[in-house]
Amino acid sequence: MALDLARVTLAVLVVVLALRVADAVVIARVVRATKKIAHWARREIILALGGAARAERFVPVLGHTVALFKAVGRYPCTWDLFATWGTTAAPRPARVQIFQRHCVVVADPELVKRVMQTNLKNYKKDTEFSYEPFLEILGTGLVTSEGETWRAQRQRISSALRIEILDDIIAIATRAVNRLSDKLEKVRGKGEAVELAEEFRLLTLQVIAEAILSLTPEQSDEVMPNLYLPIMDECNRRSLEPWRKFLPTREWREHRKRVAALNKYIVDLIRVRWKKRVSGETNPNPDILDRVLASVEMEEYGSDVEEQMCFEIKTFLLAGHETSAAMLVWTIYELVKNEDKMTEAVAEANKVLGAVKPGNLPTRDELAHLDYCVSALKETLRLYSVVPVVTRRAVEDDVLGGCKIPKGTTVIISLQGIHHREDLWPNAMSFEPERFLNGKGDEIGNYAYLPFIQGPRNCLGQYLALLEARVVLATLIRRFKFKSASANNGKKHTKAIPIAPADGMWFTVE
Ligand code: HEM
Repeated sequence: MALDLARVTLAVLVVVLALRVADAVVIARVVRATKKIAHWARREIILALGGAARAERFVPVLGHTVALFKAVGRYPCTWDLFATWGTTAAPRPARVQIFQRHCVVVADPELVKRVMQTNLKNYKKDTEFSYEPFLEILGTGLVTSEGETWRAQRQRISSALRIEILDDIIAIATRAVNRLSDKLEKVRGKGEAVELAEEFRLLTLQVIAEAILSLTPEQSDEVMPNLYLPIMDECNRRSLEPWRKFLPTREWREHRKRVAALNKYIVDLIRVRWKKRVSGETNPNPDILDRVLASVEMEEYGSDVEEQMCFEIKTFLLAGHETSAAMLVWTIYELVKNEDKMTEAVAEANKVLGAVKPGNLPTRDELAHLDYCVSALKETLRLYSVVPVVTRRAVEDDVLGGCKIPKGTTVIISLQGIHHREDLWPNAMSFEPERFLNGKGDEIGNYAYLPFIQGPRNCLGQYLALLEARVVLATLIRRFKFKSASANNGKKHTKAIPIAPADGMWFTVE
């Protein structure tokens, strides 16, 4: 009897305790939800009264979500809508609501300067909003990290990207464009069309993979199309179909396997290099990985460093190839369309590269004379804005263009909007490389030219990208005459970033 009583008492105690715990969990959830609602309401009120006008096409409850969804896969596409909303409201921000997220769109140099430089500490990358589908690649790499992790890695990698590696890029890009030229030679004069967007995608991957990891083109062509590119395709699909991440389909399993295989491939490469470093073996031709590892202390090396380096390498592969490929393909497209500008670019390429002794590589100083070609590349980055928007999140209240921006607001910076503003760029929609001749047009600090953004978080690969691209462009246009082979060549992709051609870019070569 006494035993039964003890059992019953224990059972009652367990039930009471369980109810208490459940209560505590429920209360914690309710508190969290209430806080969220309070923050949401605060943002709503401050934004409504704070001076920023609401962008057109708002509907109650869903805000601008419907307009944005309708724009997917059409013209004007999502990026065009942001540009219109931002420029219509400029110099003030435009208020936009995506699902329940409060956003403002800005397309004004002064406001961008505040977000990216003068009040930088108040704005963090909005990783959850912009980069979530790509986190398996980017992880805590440079593009997505913040605070001390970012600062330490940025310093480490910037010093690895110094002048010497840029000299190597000339050789690497020359080898890559010579391989592409051999391919083009086979179809010269035969009327057979080549898809140049894909060719540039492979070329820029080979260049970045050789620069970072010394991969040969064969290694690159094996690993990248089998592992890296399908991973990227799946990540891109997940940005528009987020449920793909949770559905355990065959594609989902294959994606997981590929991510694991790519990580293993990269970590194995890092380990081999580290072993060489520990044994005192030095690479006479150090690549970016060697240079970064050289700054790692012996006692610092471990699985954390390996994981971080793996993210940095994947970040570089991602950040460094599609953007450069898009810049190249749109530049060739525009030059083919504008015969007089092509003539000017070819004449310059002949003059500069023709003066290089046969068998020698051009130096960086010699390549600096490709002013027209570089201006054409810069103008492409303005006109096509291959990265059309970047986003940030306000971590404290701020004022932008006289409008109150509450903490927690997503700031969508429409680079395309700024690049297409007639008051900043007269004849904005026409391709005019002359805007950038003699170092004009991209003055740092005026925040009107932002393909690589400006401020402390600007693109770390911009010099590498422009150097690689000028070698490729000048070599190709002096050797081949390109002719457009598809009426769809000028159509821009409406979904993915960077902005690439919608149906490829087809040319015949003579
Ligand atoms: C035409 C080519 C390129 C364009 C238009 C471009 C554009 C950009 C833009 C707009 C950002 C800022 C992203 C943001 O703030 O959310 C960025 C950041 C970055 N880019 Fe590029 N990029 C190009 C090429 C490259 C290349 C070749 C590399 C590497 C070799 C590279 C590495 C990076 C890195 C590491 C960051 C992050 C910097 C940081 O947050 O500290 N990019 N790029």
